[in-house]
Amino acid sequence: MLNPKLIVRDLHKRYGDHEVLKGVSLTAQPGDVISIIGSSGSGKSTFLRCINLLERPHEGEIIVAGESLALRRAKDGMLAAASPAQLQRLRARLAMVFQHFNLWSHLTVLDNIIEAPVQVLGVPREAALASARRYLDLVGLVGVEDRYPAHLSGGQQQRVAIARALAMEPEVMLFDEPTSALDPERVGEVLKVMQALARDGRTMVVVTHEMAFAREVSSQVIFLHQGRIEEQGHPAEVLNRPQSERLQQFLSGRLK
Ligand SMILES: Nc1ncnc2c1ncn2[C@@H]1O[C@H](COP(=O)(O)OP(=O)(O)OP(=O)(O)O)[C@@H](O)[C@H]1O
Repeated sequence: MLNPKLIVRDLHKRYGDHEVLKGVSLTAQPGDVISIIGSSGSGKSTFLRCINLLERPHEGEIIVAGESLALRRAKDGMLAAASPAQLQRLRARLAMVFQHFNLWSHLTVLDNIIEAPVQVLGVPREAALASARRYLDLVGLVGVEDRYPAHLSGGQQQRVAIARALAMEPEVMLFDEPTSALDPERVGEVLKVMQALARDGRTMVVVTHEMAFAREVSSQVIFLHQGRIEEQGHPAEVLNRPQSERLQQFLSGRLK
């Protein structure tokens, strides 16, 4: 039995009186690609953002590569990282790719990629530059090293963001609707890179509306509905033989 890269147990999250996550769990084995699907407002992004504490959950446990995070209860009742250093380390081990890329506009492509490895992980600049070039090659972007994000297409920016996440050498990559902000003709180039990462054995958790990606690339699909897992399993089961009426409605486009 392999050691899971990520275990999330029983996450709960509220905004005011609105309970957005009602006990959501997942286990990612090495090389797993977990697609999280569900209608708008079902809690997908909140779940992903609670895993790396971009949002603070009210309850739950997060275990990364066998190490359980020692979370402390903050005064507002939510769980928080024990220290800024723990939070930084967590974000490096669970590198995230955002819907809107979130590149630093004042930094070149190369500097975007090496910033965190140099500043957070303490990687020597020359070594970080060499790795950055390798990751740029991997996402098919050789030749744009010295450009600024504004001079790249959305698809190129997202591939830089993926290279930036890879440069942290994370245990797990988290993707929050990585193609939703792209022009339709740019979606394929990003999905292709993600597919290559999956083939390479990277462990990934992906919030997505791309059903073809979920079907063809994932090892596991989780269908969230109103903050609960309604169905989960292999894509052939979940997407081809949905059990619940809600999932059937969602897949047929009747539940948005
Ligand atoms: N910062 C916040 N403050 C208050 N409510 C929030 C906040 N963030 C999210 N919510 C609410 O939590 C619920 C879940 O939102 P979330 O963004 O996780 O859903 P989602 O499944 O990712 O939706 P979508 O597919 O539209 O992105 C929604 O009802 C949303 O309005």
